[in-house]
Amino acid sequence: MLSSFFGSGSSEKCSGRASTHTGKCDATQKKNSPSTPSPNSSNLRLVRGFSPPASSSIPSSTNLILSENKNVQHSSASSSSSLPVSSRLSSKQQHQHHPQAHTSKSFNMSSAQEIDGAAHRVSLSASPTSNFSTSPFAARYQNAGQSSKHLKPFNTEDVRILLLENVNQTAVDILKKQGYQVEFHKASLPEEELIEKIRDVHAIGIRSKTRLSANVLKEAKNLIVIGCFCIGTNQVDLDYAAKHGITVFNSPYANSRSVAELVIGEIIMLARQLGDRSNEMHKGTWNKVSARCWEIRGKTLGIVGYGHIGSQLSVLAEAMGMNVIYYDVVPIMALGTAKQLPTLKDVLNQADFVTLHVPELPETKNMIGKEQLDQMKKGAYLINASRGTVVDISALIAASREGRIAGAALDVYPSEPAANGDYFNSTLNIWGDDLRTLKNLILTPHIGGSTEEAQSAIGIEVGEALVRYINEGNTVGAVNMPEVSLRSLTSEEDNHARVIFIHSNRPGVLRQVNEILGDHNVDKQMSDSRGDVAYLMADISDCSPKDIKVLYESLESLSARVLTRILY
Ligand SMILES: NC(=O)c1ccc[n+]([C@@H]2O[C@H](COP(=O)([O-])OP(=O)(O)OC[C@H]3O[C@@H](n4cnc5c(N)ncnc54)[C@H](O)[C@@H]3O)[C@@H](O)[C@H]2O)c1
Ligand SMILES: O=C(O)CC[C@@H](O)C(=O)O
Repeated sequence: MLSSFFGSGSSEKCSGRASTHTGKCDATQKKNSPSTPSPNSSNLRLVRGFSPPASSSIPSSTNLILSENKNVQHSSASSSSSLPVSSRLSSKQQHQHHPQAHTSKSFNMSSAQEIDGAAHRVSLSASPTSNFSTSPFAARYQNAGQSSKHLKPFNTEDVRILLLENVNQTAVDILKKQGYQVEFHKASLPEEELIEKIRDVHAIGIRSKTRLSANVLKEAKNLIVIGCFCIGTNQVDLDYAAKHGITVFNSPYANSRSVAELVIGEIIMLARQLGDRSNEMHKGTWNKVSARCWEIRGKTLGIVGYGHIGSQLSVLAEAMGMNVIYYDVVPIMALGTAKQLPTLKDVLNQADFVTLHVPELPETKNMIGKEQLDQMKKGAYLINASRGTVVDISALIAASREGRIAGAALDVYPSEPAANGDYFNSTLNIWGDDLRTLKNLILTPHIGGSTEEAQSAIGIEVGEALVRYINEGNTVGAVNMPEVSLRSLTSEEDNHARVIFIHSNRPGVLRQVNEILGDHNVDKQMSDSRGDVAYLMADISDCSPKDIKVLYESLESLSARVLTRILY
Protein backbone atom coordinates (compact mmCIF):
# COMPACT_ATOMS: atom_id res chain seq x y z
CA MET A 1 0.00 0.00 0.00
CA LEU A 2 1.20 3.45 -0.71
CA SER A 3 -0.82 5.82 1.33
CA SER A 4 -0.25 8.79 3.44
CA PHE A 5 -1.61 10.61 6.37
CA PHE A 6 -0.80 13.93 7.86
CA GLY A 7 -2.48 13.95 11.17
CA SER A 8 -6.13 13.29 11.33
CA GLY A 9 -9.29 14.92 12.37
CA SER A 10 -11.71 14.43 15.11
CA SER A 11 -14.92 14.01 13.23
CA GLU A 12 -16.22 12.67 10.01
CA LYS A 13 -16.02 15.89 8.15
CA CYS A 14 -13.53 18.34 6.88
CA SER A 15 -13.27 20.76 9.66
CA GLY A 16 -10.55 22.29 11.68
CA ARG A 17 -9.26 25.72 11.02
CA ALA A 18 -10.25 25.90 7.47
CA SER A 19 -8.55 29.23 7.10
CA THR A 20 -5.38 28.39 8.84
CA HIS A 21 -3.00 25.63 9.51
CA THR A 22 -5.70 23.18 8.83
CA GLY A 23 -5.42 19.74 7.50
CA LYS A 24 -6.85 18.75 4.20
CA CYS A 25 -9.40 16.34 3.00
CA ASP A 26 -7.70 14.15 0.54
CA ALA A 27 -7.30 10.69 -0.60
CA THR A 28 -4.48 8.46 -1.53
CA GLN A 29 -4.40 5.32 -3.47
CA LYS A 30 -2.50 2.19 -3.90
CA LYS A 31 0.76 2.39 -5.67
CA ASN A 32 0.67 1.06 -9.17
CA SER A 33 -3.03 1.00 -9.22
CA PRO A 34 -3.91 0.83 -12.87
CA SER A 35 -6.04 3.88 -12.41
CA THR A 36 -3.36 5.91 -10.73
CA PRO A 37 -3.17 9.24 -12.43
CA SER A 38 0.22 10.71 -13.04
CA PRO A 39 1.31 13.19 -10.40
CA ASN A 40 0.53 16.05 -12.67
CA SER A 41 -2.71 14.79 -14.04
CA SER A 42 -4.51 14.45 -10.75
CA ASN A 43 -7.34 16.84 -10.31
CA LEU A 44 -6.67 17.17 -6.61
CA ARG A 45 -5.99 20.57 -5.20
CA LEU A 46 -4.98 21.66 -1.78
CA VAL A 47 -7.81 21.32 0.62
CA ARG A 48 -7.89 22.57 4.11
CA GLY A 49 -9.89 21.10 6.87
CA PHE A 50 -9.66 17.38 7.08
CA SER A 51 -11.52 14.22 6.78
CA PRO A 52 -11.16 11.49 9.31
CA PRO A 53 -9.26 8.38 8.54
CA ALA A 54 -11.26 5.62 7.08
CA SER A 55 -13.74 3.91 9.26
CA SER A 56 -16.42 1.57 8.16
CA SER A 57 -18.81 4.43 7.57
CA ILE A 58 -16.49 6.63 5.65
CA PRO A 59 -16.22 6.69 1.90
CA SER A 60 -13.14 5.03 0.68
CA SER A 61 -11.50 8.11 -0.69
CA THR A 62 -12.27 11.71 -0.19
CA ASN A 63 -11.20 14.86 -1.80
CA LEU A 64 -12.19 18.45 -1.97
CA ILE A 65 -11.10 21.03 -4.43
CA LEU A 66 -11.11 24.62 -3.36
CA SER A 67 -11.65 27.26 -5.90
CA GLU A 68 -10.41 30.81 -5.65
CA ASN A 69 -13.95 31.99 -4.99
CA LYS A 70 -14.24 29.84 -1.90
CA ASN A 71 -16.46 27.29 -3.51
CA VAL A 72 -15.73 23.77 -2.61
CA GLN A 73 -15.78 21.80 -5.77
CA HIS A 74 -16.40 18.17 -6.30
CA SER A 75 -13.81 15.92 -7.63
CA SER A 76 -14.92 12.62 -8.86
CA ALA A 77 -12.81 9.58 -8.62
CA SER A 78 -13.54 7.00 -11.11
CA SER A 79 -11.69 4.15 -9.58
CA SER A 80 -11.19 4.94 -5.96
CA SER A 81 -13.91 2.96 -4.34
CA SER A 82 -11.64 0.40 -2.84
CA LEU A 83 -9.05 2.82 -1.70
CA PRO A 84 -8.42 4.01 1.80
CA VAL A 85 -9.12 7.48 2.90
CA SER A 86 -6.08 9.47 3.81
CA SER A 87 -6.32 12.52 5.95
CA ARG A 88 -3.74 14.83 7.24
CA LEU A 89 -3.71 17.50 9.82
CA SER A 90 -0.96 18.93 11.87
CA SER A 91 -1.56 20.08 15.36
CA LYS A 92 -0.91 23.57 14.13
CA GLN A 93 -3.55 23.05 11.52
CA GLN A 94 -6.01 21.94 14.10
CA HIS A 95 -5.27 24.35 16.88
CA GLN A 96 -4.26 27.58 15.29
CA HIS A 97 -6.56 29.92 13.59
CA HIS A 98 -5.78 32.82 11.43
CA PRO A 99 -8.75 35.03 10.80
CA GLN A 100 -7.40 36.65 7.69
CA ALA A 101 -6.63 33.55 5.79
CA HIS A 102 -10.12 33.47 4.37
CA THR A 103 -9.25 36.49 2.32
CA SER A 104 -5.98 35.18 1.06
CA LYS A 105 -5.95 35.50 -2.68
CA SER A 106 -4.32 32.27 -3.59
CA PHE A 107 -6.06 30.32 -0.91
CA ASN A 108 -9.58 31.55 -0.55
CA MET A 109 -10.32 28.87 1.93
CA SER A 110 -13.63 27.38 2.59
CA SER A 111 -14.93 27.79 6.04
CA ALA A 112 -15.29 24.78 8.27
CA GLN A 113 -18.99 24.71 7.50
CA GLU A 114 -18.48 24.85 3.80
CA ILE A 115 -15.97 22.09 4.04
CA ASP A 116 -18.24 20.17 6.27
CA GLY A 117 -21.04 20.39 3.78
CA ALA A 118 -18.86 19.22 0.99
CA ALA A 119 -17.13 16.45 2.77
CA HIS A 120 -16.66 12.98 1.47
CA ARG A 121 -16.31 13.76 -2.15
CA VAL A 122 -14.24 11.14 -3.62
CA SER A 123 -11.16 11.37 -5.67
CA LEU A 124 -7.68 10.06 -6.03
CA SER A 125 -4.31 11.26 -5.14
CA ALA A 126 -1.38 10.70 -7.36
CA SER A 127 1.53 8.92 -5.84
CA PRO A 128 4.99 9.67 -7.04
CA THR A 129 6.38 7.04 -9.29
CA SER A 130 10.01 7.79 -8.95
CA ASN A 131 12.42 8.00 -6.11
CA PHE A 132 13.30 11.59 -5.31
CA SER A 133 16.68 10.68 -3.94
CA THR A 134 19.57 11.31 -6.20
CA SER A 135 22.38 11.53 -3.68
CA PRO A 136 24.34 8.79 -1.94
CA PHE A 137 23.48 10.58 1.30
CA ALA A 138 19.81 9.91 0.74
CA ALA A 139 20.52 6.29 -0.10
CA ARG A 140 21.73 5.68 3.44
CA TYR A 141 18.16 5.79 4.57
CA GLN A 142 16.82 3.32 2.06
CA ASN A 143 16.39 -0.35 2.65
CA ALA A 144 18.99 -2.32 0.82
CA GLY A 145 17.50 -4.47 -1.88
CA GLN A 146 13.93 -3.46 -1.21
CA SER A 147 11.79 -0.88 -2.84
CA SER A 148 11.01 1.96 -0.51
CA LYS A 149 7.51 2.84 0.37
CA HIS A 150 6.94 6.49 -0.34
CA LEU A 151 5.28 8.07 2.58
CA LYS A 152 3.36 11.14 1.75
CA PRO A 153 1.99 13.59 4.22
CA PHE A 154 -0.09 15.17 1.53
CA ASN A 155 -1.36 14.38 -1.87
CA THR A 156 1.61 15.56 -3.78
CA GLU A 157 -0.33 18.23 -5.57
CA ASP A 158 -1.52 19.57 -2.26
CA VAL A 159 1.94 20.47 -1.12
CA ARG A 160 2.53 24.13 -1.80
CA ILE A 161 6.04 25.47 -1.90
CA LEU A 162 7.11 29.08 -2.27
CA LEU A 163 10.59 29.56 -3.69
CA LEU A 164 12.10 33.04 -3.46
CA GLU A 165 15.37 34.69 -4.45
CA ASN A 166 15.99 32.79 -7.66
CA VAL A 167 16.63 29.45 -6.04
CA ASN A 168 18.39 27.20 -8.52
CA GLN A 169 16.48 25.24 -11.16
CA THR A 170 17.81 21.97 -9.73
CA ALA A 171 15.62 22.55 -6.67
CA VAL A 172 12.61 23.53 -8.74
CA ASP A 173 12.97 20.30 -10.73
CA ILE A 174 13.31 18.11 -7.63
CA LEU A 175 10.26 19.62 -5.98
CA LYS A 176 8.12 19.63 -9.12
CA LYS A 177 9.04 16.03 -9.78
CA GLN A 178 7.28 15.21 -6.53
CA GLY A 179 4.14 16.80 -7.92
CA TYR A 180 4.28 19.67 -5.42
CA GLN A 181 2.81 23.03 -6.36
CA VAL A 182 5.84 25.28 -6.72
CA GLU A 183 5.59 29.05 -6.88
CA PHE A 184 8.86 30.61 -7.98
CA HIS A 185 10.03 34.20 -7.60
CA LYS A 186 13.35 35.68 -8.69
CA ALA A 187 13.51 38.24 -5.90
CA SER A 188 12.69 38.35 -2.24
CA LEU A 189 9.26 39.75 -1.27
CA PRO A 190 8.39 42.79 0.82
CA GLU A 191 7.22 41.71 4.27
CA GLU A 192 3.53 42.37 3.65
CA GLU A 193 3.48 40.30 0.48
CA LEU A 194 5.57 37.63 2.13
CA ILE A 195 3.07 37.34 4.95
CA GLU A 196 0.22 37.07 2.46
CA LYS A 197 1.94 34.24 0.63
CA ILE A 198 3.47 32.40 3.54
CA ARG A 199 0.04 31.77 5.06
CA ASP A 200 -0.73 29.28 2.37
CA VAL A 201 2.42 27.30 1.93
CA HIS A 202 3.77 24.17 3.57
CA ALA A 203 7.37 24.87 2.66
CA ILE A 204 9.37 27.92 1.73
CA GLY A 205 12.75 28.17 0.07
CA ILE A 206 14.82 31.32 0.55
CA ARG A 207 18.39 32.60 0.35
CA SER A 208 19.97 35.33 2.43
CA LYS A 209 17.59 38.23 1.81
CA THR A 210 14.26 36.97 3.07
CA ARG A 211 13.76 37.68 6.76
CA LEU A 212 11.63 34.99 8.35
CA SER A 213 11.13 36.72 11.67
CA ALA A 214 8.71 35.62 14.36
CA ASN A 215 6.41 38.32 13.03
CA VAL A 216 6.30 36.64 9.63
CA LEU A 217 6.36 33.06 10.91
CA LYS A 218 3.44 33.57 13.24
CA GLU A 219 1.30 33.99 10.12
CA ALA A 220 2.67 30.83 8.53
CA LYS A 221 0.03 28.51 9.85
CA ASN A 222 0.61 25.77 7.30
CA LEU A 223 4.38 25.93 7.24
CA ILE A 224 6.22 22.79 8.29
CA VAL A 225 9.64 23.36 6.77
CA ILE A 226 12.00 26.11 5.62
CA GLY A 227 14.85 25.54 3.18
CA CYS A 228 17.67 28.09 3.30
CA PHE A 229 19.37 27.64 -0.05
CA CYS A 230 22.61 29.04 1.37
CA ILE A 231 24.91 28.62 4.36
CA GLY A 232 23.72 31.43 6.60
CA THR A 233 20.53 30.94 8.60
CA ASN A 234 20.67 34.24 10.50
CA GLN A 235 17.74 35.50 8.42
CA VAL A 236 15.40 33.00 10.10
CA ASP A 237 14.20 33.09 13.69
CA LEU A 238 15.35 29.52 14.28
CA ASP A 239 14.17 29.34 17.84
CA TYR A 240 10.66 30.55 17.08
CA ALA A 241 10.51 28.14 14.16
CA ALA A 242 11.56 25.14 16.27
CA LYS A 243 9.09 25.96 19.02
CA HIS A 244 6.33 26.04 16.43
CA GLY A 245 7.31 22.79 14.78
CA ILE A 246 8.90 24.35 11.71
CA THR A 247 12.08 22.56 10.71
CA VAL A 248 14.86 24.52 8.99
CA PHE A 249 17.46 23.14 6.58
CA ASN A 250 20.40 24.85 4.91
CA SER A 251 23.34 23.87 2.76
CA PRO A 252 26.28 24.03 5.13
CA TYR A 253 29.19 23.89 2.71
CA ALA A 254 28.16 23.62 -0.93
CA ASN A 255 29.31 27.18 -1.65
CA SER A 256 32.38 27.25 0.64
CA ARG A 257 34.82 26.70 -2.19
CA SER A 258 33.24 29.47 -4.27
CA VAL A 259 33.64 31.95 -1.41
CA ALA A 260 37.21 30.85 -0.76
CA GLU A 261 38.10 31.29 -4.44
CA LEU A 262 36.53 34.76 -4.50
CA VAL A 263 38.61 35.78 -1.50
CA ILE A 264 41.80 34.48 -3.07
CA GLY A 265 41.03 36.56 -6.13
CA GLU A 266 40.39 39.60 -3.96
CA ILE A 267 43.65 39.21 -2.05
CA ILE A 268 45.56 39.50 -5.33
CA MET A 269 43.32 42.27 -6.60
CA LEU A 270 43.84 44.34 -3.45
CA ALA A 271 47.58 43.71 -3.40
CA ARG A 272 47.85 44.95 -7.00
CA GLN A 273 45.16 47.65 -6.78
CA LEU A 274 43.43 45.96 -9.69
CA GLY A 275 40.01 47.46 -9.01
CA ASP A 276 41.34 50.99 -9.31
CA ARG A 277 43.46 50.25 -12.37
CA SER A 278 40.51 48.66 -14.09
CA ASN A 279 38.18 51.56 -13.22
CA GLU A 280 40.76 54.04 -14.53
CA MET A 281 41.08 52.16 -17.82
CA HIS A 282 37.28 52.08 -18.15
CA LYS A 283 37.43 55.85 -17.96
CA GLY A 284 40.28 56.03 -20.53
CA THR A 285 43.12 56.64 -18.03
CA TRP A 286 46.44 54.82 -18.39
CA ASN A 287 48.08 54.74 -14.95
CA LYS A 288 51.04 52.34 -14.85
CA VAL A 289 52.25 52.19 -11.23
CA SER A 290 54.12 49.77 -8.99
CA ALA A 291 54.20 51.80 -5.80
CA ARG A 292 52.44 49.93 -2.96
CA CYS A 293 51.63 47.01 -5.25
CA TRP A 294 52.78 43.69 -3.87
CA GLU A 295 53.11 39.99 -4.50
CA ILE A 296 51.13 37.92 -2.04
CA ARG A 297 53.86 35.29 -1.70
CA GLY A 298 55.32 35.41 1.81
CA LYS A 299 52.57 37.67 3.15
CA THR A 300 50.46 36.71 6.15
CA LEU A 301 46.78 35.95 5.84
CA GLY A 302 44.75 36.27 9.04
CA ILE A 303 41.53 34.27 8.93
CA VAL A 304 38.83 35.10 11.46
CA GLY A 305 36.51 32.10 11.71
CA TYR A 306 38.24 28.88 10.67
CA GLY A 307 35.16 26.94 9.64
CA HIS A 308 34.21 25.52 6.25
CA ILE A 309 35.20 28.61 4.31
CA GLY A 310 38.09 29.75 6.49
CA SER A 311 39.80 26.36 6.35
CA GLN A 312 39.32 26.00 2.55
CA LEU A 313 40.88 29.40 2.16
CA SER A 314 43.75 28.41 4.41
CA VAL A 315 44.73 25.61 2.05
CA LEU A 316 44.44 27.74 -1.08
CA ALA A 317 46.41 30.61 0.48
CA GLU A 318 49.27 28.34 1.57
CA ALA A 319 49.39 26.87 -1.90
CA MET A 320 50.08 30.39 -3.13
CA GLY A 321 52.92 30.88 -0.69
CA MET A 322 51.12 32.79 2.03
CA ASN A 323 51.58 32.23 5.76
CA VAL A 324 48.27 31.58 7.48
CA ILE A 325 47.24 32.48 11.00
CA TYR A 326 43.73 32.31 12.32
CA TYR A 327 41.44 33.07 15.19
CA ASP A 328 38.37 31.05 16.11
CA VAL A 329 36.34 30.82 19.30
CA VAL A 330 36.87 27.08 19.35
CA PRO A 331 40.14 25.20 19.01
CA ILE A 332 40.32 23.86 15.47
CA MET A 333 43.01 21.68 14.00
CA ALA A 334 45.22 23.71 11.70
CA LEU A 335 45.52 22.62 8.08
CA GLY A 336 48.96 22.61 6.52
CA THR A 337 51.26 24.90 8.46
CA ALA A 338 48.56 27.37 9.51
CA LYS A 339 48.62 28.49 13.14
CA GLN A 340 45.73 29.21 15.47
CA LEU A 341 46.39 32.28 17.63
CA PRO A 342 44.78 32.81 21.02
CA THR A 343 43.10 36.18 20.39
CA LEU A 344 41.61 38.23 17.61
CA LYS A 345 44.04 40.98 18.51
CA ASP A 346 46.99 38.67 17.86
CA VAL A 347 45.73 37.98 14.36
CA LEU A 348 44.98 41.66 13.67
CA ASN A 349 48.46 42.65 14.88
CA GLN A 350 50.28 40.20 12.61
CA ALA A 351 48.27 39.80 9.41
CA ASP A 352 48.84 41.63 6.14
CA PHE A 353 45.40 40.57 5.00
CA VAL A 354 42.51 40.00 7.41
CA THR A 355 39.53 38.04 6.11
CA LEU A 356 36.31 37.43 8.02
CA HIS A 357 34.39 34.15 7.94
CA VAL A 358 32.24 34.15 11.04
CA PRO A 359 28.46 33.76 11.20
CA GLU A 360 26.17 36.65 12.05
CA LEU A 361 25.70 36.43 15.80
CA PRO A 362 25.22 38.98 18.57
CA GLU A 363 28.92 38.40 19.41
CA THR A 364 30.07 39.07 15.86
CA LYS A 365 28.11 42.30 15.37
CA ASN A 366 30.64 45.09 14.71
CA MET A 367 33.39 42.64 15.57
CA ILE A 368 35.67 44.82 13.45
CA GLY A 369 35.24 48.44 14.53
CA LYS A 370 37.61 51.35 15.15
CA GLU A 371 39.47 49.58 17.95
CA GLN A 372 40.13 46.49 15.84
CA LEU A 373 41.03 48.50 12.72
CA ASP A 374 43.58 50.35 14.87
CA GLN A 375 45.03 47.00 15.91
CA MET A 376 45.65 46.00 12.29
CA LYS A 377 49.09 46.58 10.77
CA LYS A 378 49.34 49.90 8.96
CA GLY A 379 48.83 49.24 5.28
CA ALA A 380 47.00 45.94 5.82
CA TYR A 381 43.84 44.95 3.94
CA LEU A 382 40.42 43.86 5.17
CA ILE A 383 38.07 41.45 3.41
CA ASN A 384 34.52 40.75 4.51
CA ALA A 385 32.51 38.05 2.76
CA SER A 386 30.70 36.89 5.91
CA ARG A 387 27.82 39.15 6.94
CA GLY A 388 27.47 42.92 6.66
CA THR A 389 26.90 43.46 10.36
CA VAL A 390 30.34 42.08 11.25
CA VAL A 391 32.15 45.28 10.18
CA ASP A 392 31.44 48.81 11.36
CA ILE A 393 31.53 50.39 7.90
CA SER A 394 31.78 53.97 9.16
CA ALA A 395 34.93 53.02 11.05
CA LEU A 396 36.26 51.31 7.93
CA ILE A 397 35.65 54.44 5.86
CA ALA A 398 37.58 56.49 8.43
CA ALA A 399 40.48 54.00 8.53
CA SER A 400 40.68 54.00 4.75
CA ARG A 401 40.62 57.79 4.46
CA GLU A 402 43.35 58.07 7.09
CA GLY A 403 45.46 55.58 5.14
CA ARG A 404 45.61 53.13 8.03
CA ILE A 405 44.33 50.35 5.82
CA ALA A 406 45.53 50.00 2.25
CA GLY A 407 42.33 48.57 0.86
CA ALA A 408 39.27 46.48 1.48
CA ALA A 409 36.89 44.10 -0.26
CA LEU A 410 33.26 43.93 0.81
CA ASP A 411 30.77 41.40 -0.46
CA VAL A 412 28.14 41.86 2.23
CA TYR A 413 26.41 44.87 3.81
CA PRO A 414 24.16 45.58 6.79
CA SER A 415 21.29 46.37 4.39
CA GLU A 416 21.10 44.63 1.05
CA PRO A 417 18.46 45.12 -1.64
CA ALA A 418 15.80 42.47 -2.16
CA ALA A 419 16.36 42.43 -5.91
CA ASN A 420 18.89 43.48 -8.54
CA GLY A 421 18.78 47.11 -9.60
CA ASP A 422 20.11 50.59 -8.81
CA TYR A 423 19.69 50.26 -5.08
CA PHE A 424 23.20 50.52 -3.66
CA ASN A 425 23.04 54.10 -2.43
CA SER A 426 22.76 56.19 0.71
CA THR A 427 19.09 55.39 1.06
CA LEU A 428 19.94 51.74 1.54
CA ASN A 429 22.91 52.36 3.84
CA ILE A 430 23.58 55.83 5.16
CA TRP A 431 27.30 55.68 4.28
CA GLY A 432 26.62 54.26 0.77
CA ASP A 433 27.93 57.26 -1.20
CA ASP A 434 30.99 57.77 1.06
CA LEU A 435 31.97 54.16 0.66
CA ARG A 436 32.00 54.36 -3.11
CA THR A 437 34.55 57.17 -3.08
CA LEU A 438 37.27 55.15 -1.36
CA LYS A 439 40.44 54.03 -3.13
CA ASN A 440 41.35 50.39 -3.54
CA LEU A 441 37.95 49.21 -2.40
CA ILE A 442 36.34 46.22 -4.11
CA LEU A 443 32.57 46.13 -3.77
CA THR A 444 30.61 43.08 -4.86
CA PRO A 445 26.87 42.40 -4.49
CA HIS A 446 26.92 39.39 -2.13
CA ILE A 447 28.17 36.99 -4.76
CA GLY A 448 30.57 34.90 -2.66
CA GLY A 449 28.50 31.78 -3.21
CA SER A 450 27.11 32.76 -6.58
CA THR A 451 28.61 30.26 -8.98
CA GLU A 452 26.86 27.75 -11.19
CA GLU A 453 28.53 24.92 -9.30
CA ALA A 454 27.55 26.14 -5.86
CA GLN A 455 23.99 27.09 -6.71
CA SER A 456 23.28 23.85 -8.48
CA ALA A 457 24.71 21.79 -5.61
CA ILE A 458 22.76 23.82 -3.05
CA GLY A 459 19.56 23.38 -5.05
CA ILE A 460 19.97 19.62 -5.00
CA GLU A 461 21.03 19.41 -1.36
CA VAL A 462 18.28 21.57 0.09
CA GLY A 463 15.66 20.39 -2.41
CA GLU A 464 16.25 16.80 -1.38
CA ALA A 465 16.26 17.70 2.30
CA LEU A 466 12.83 19.28 1.89
CA VAL A 467 11.48 16.22 0.13
CA ARG A 468 12.90 13.85 2.73
CA TYR A 469 11.35 15.92 5.47
CA ILE A 470 7.96 16.39 3.86
CA ASN A 471 7.63 12.80 2.72
CA GLU A 472 9.40 10.90 5.46
CA GLY A 473 9.90 13.18 8.43
CA ASN A 474 13.69 12.81 8.24
CA THR A 475 15.42 15.73 9.99
CA VAL A 476 19.05 14.84 9.29
CA GLY A 477 20.84 18.08 8.47
CA ALA A 478 18.24 20.30 10.17
CA VAL A 479 19.67 23.36 11.87
CA ASN A 480 17.01 23.90 14.51
CA MET A 481 15.64 20.42 15.23
CA PRO A 482 17.21 17.31 16.63
CA GLU A 483 18.47 15.07 13.85
CA VAL A 484 16.24 12.03 13.65
CA SER A 485 15.92 9.49 10.87
CA LEU A 486 14.44 6.06 10.42
CA ARG A 487 15.08 3.83 7.47
CA SER A 488 12.35 4.08 4.87
CA LEU A 489 9.40 1.76 5.08
CA THR A 490 9.33 -0.76 2.29
CA SER A 491 6.50 -1.26 -0.13
CA GLU A 492 5.94 -4.65 1.53
CA GLU A 493 5.21 -2.95 4.82
CA ASP A 494 1.52 -2.52 4.30
CA ASN A 495 -0.57 -0.95 7.01
CA HIS A 496 2.41 0.64 8.64
CA ALA A 497 2.26 4.18 9.85
CA ARG A 498 4.99 6.60 10.72
CA VAL A 499 4.25 8.81 13.69
CA ILE A 500 6.09 12.10 13.99
CA PHE A 501 5.60 13.98 17.21
CA ILE A 502 7.36 17.27 17.86
CA HIS A 503 6.96 18.24 21.47
CA SER A 504 8.27 20.36 24.30
CA ASN A 505 11.29 18.77 25.85
CA ARG A 506 10.12 18.12 29.35
CA PRO A 507 9.99 15.17 31.73
CA GLY A 508 7.35 12.50 31.29
CA VAL A 509 6.38 13.17 27.66
CA LEU A 510 8.00 10.04 26.28
CA ARG A 511 6.19 7.93 28.84
CA GLN A 512 2.88 9.50 27.76
CA VAL A 513 3.66 9.01 24.09
CA ASN A 514 4.64 5.41 24.58
CA GLU A 515 1.49 4.73 26.52
CA ILE A 516 -0.40 5.89 23.45
CA LEU A 517 1.76 3.91 21.03
CA GLY A 518 1.93 0.95 23.36
CA ASP A 519 -1.16 -0.82 22.03
CA HIS A 520 0.60 -1.24 18.71
CA ASN A 521 3.69 -2.97 17.57
CA VAL A 522 6.30 -0.24 17.46
CA ASP A 523 8.75 -1.55 14.86
CA LYS A 524 11.25 1.19 15.41
CA GLN A 525 11.44 4.46 17.21
CA MET A 526 13.90 7.28 17.55
CA SER A 527 13.73 10.38 19.64
CA ASP A 528 16.10 13.21 20.31
CA SER A 529 15.97 16.67 21.76
CA ARG A 530 17.57 20.00 21.06
CA GLY A 531 17.05 22.68 23.64
CA ASP A 532 13.38 23.05 24.42
CA VAL A 533 12.17 20.95 21.52
CA ALA A 534 12.15 17.19 21.05
CA TYR A 535 11.40 15.16 17.94
CA LEU A 536 10.08 11.64 18.03
CA MET A 537 9.59 9.35 15.08
CA ALA A 538 8.13 5.85 15.33
CA ASP A 539 7.04 3.26 12.78
CA ILE A 540 4.05 1.21 13.79
CA SER A 541 2.77 -1.92 12.12
CA ASP A 542 -0.75 -3.25 11.69
CA CYS A 543 -2.27 0.13 11.92
CA SER A 544 -5.70 0.65 10.46
CA PRO A 545 -6.89 4.11 9.46
CA LYS A 546 -9.16 4.00 12.47
CA ASP A 547 -6.16 3.31 14.71
CA ILE A 548 -4.41 6.23 13.13
CA LYS A 549 -7.26 8.55 13.96
CA VAL A 550 -7.18 7.44 17.58
CA LEU A 551 -3.41 7.74 17.73
CA TYR A 552 -3.50 11.18 16.24
CA GLU A 553 -6.15 12.47 18.57
CA SER A 554 -4.43 10.99 21.60
CA LEU A 555 -1.11 12.57 20.69
CA GLU A 556 -2.79 15.86 19.99
CA SER A 557 -4.33 15.87 23.43
CA LEU A 558 -0.91 15.87 25.12
CA SER A 559 -0.08 19.27 26.52
CA ALA A 560 3.53 19.00 25.36
CA ARG A 561 2.52 18.65 21.73
CA VAL A 562 3.92 21.09 19.18
CA LEU A 563 3.14 19.25 15.97
CA THR A 564 1.82 15.80 15.12
CA ARG A 565 2.14 14.24 11.69
CA ILE A 566 1.24 10.71 10.77
CA LEU A 567 2.42 9.35 7.46
CA TYR A 568 1.23 6.10 6.04
N1 LIG B 1 29.44 36.04 0.87
C1 LIG B 1 28.77 34.94 0.66
O1 LIG B 1 28.17 34.75 -0.39
C2 LIG B 1 28.77 33.89 1.71
C3 LIG B 1 28.67 32.55 1.32
C4 LIG B 1 28.67 31.58 2.29
C5 LIG B 1 28.74 31.94 3.63
N2 LIG B 1 28.79 33.24 3.98
C6 LIG B 1 28.90 33.63 5.40
O2 LIG B 1 30.10 33.10 5.90
C7 LIG B 1 29.87 32.61 7.20
C8 LIG B 1 30.87 31.54 7.52
O3 LIG B 1 30.63 30.43 6.71
P1 LIG B 1 31.27 29.00 7.06
O4 LIG B 1 30.62 28.03 6.16
O5 LIG B 1 32.71 29.04 7.07
O6 LIG B 1 30.70 28.81 8.51
P2 LIG B 1 31.21 27.77 9.59
O7 LIG B 1 30.12 27.66 10.59
O8 LIG B 1 31.73 26.54 8.95
O9 LIG B 1 32.45 28.52 10.27
C9 LIG B 1 32.29 29.66 11.06
C10 LIG B 1 33.44 29.66 12.06
O10 LIG B 1 33.36 30.87 12.79
C11 LIG B 1 33.68 30.56 14.12
N3 LIG B 1 33.20 31.62 14.98
C12 LIG B 1 31.94 31.83 15.44
N4 LIG B 1 31.89 32.92 16.20
C13 LIG B 1 33.14 33.42 16.22
C14 LIG B 1 33.72 34.54 16.86
N5 LIG B 1 33.00 35.38 17.60
N6 LIG B 1 35.04 34.74 16.69
C15 LIG B 1 35.77 33.89 15.93
N7 LIG B 1 35.28 32.82 15.31
C16 LIG B 1 33.97 32.59 15.45
C17 LIG B 1 33.06 29.23 14.38
O11 LIG B 1 33.61 28.59 15.49
C18 LIG B 1 33.34 28.52 13.07
O12 LIG B 1 34.54 27.80 13.11
C19 LIG B 1 28.43 32.11 7.14
O13 LIG B 1 27.85 32.12 8.41
C20 LIG B 1 27.77 33.07 6.22
O14 LIG B 1 27.20 34.12 6.97
C21 LIG B 1 28.81 34.22 3.05
O1 LIG C 1 23.11 33.08 -1.94
C1 LIG C 1 22.86 33.83 -1.03
O2 LIG C 1 21.95 34.65 -1.04
C2 LIG C 1 23.64 33.74 0.28
C3 LIG C 1 25.04 33.28 0.11
C4 LIG C 1 25.77 33.20 1.42
O3 LIG C 1 25.74 34.38 2.11
C5 LIG C 1 25.34 32.07 2.29
O4 LIG C 1 24.98 32.29 3.43
O5 LIG C 1 25.42 30.93 1.82
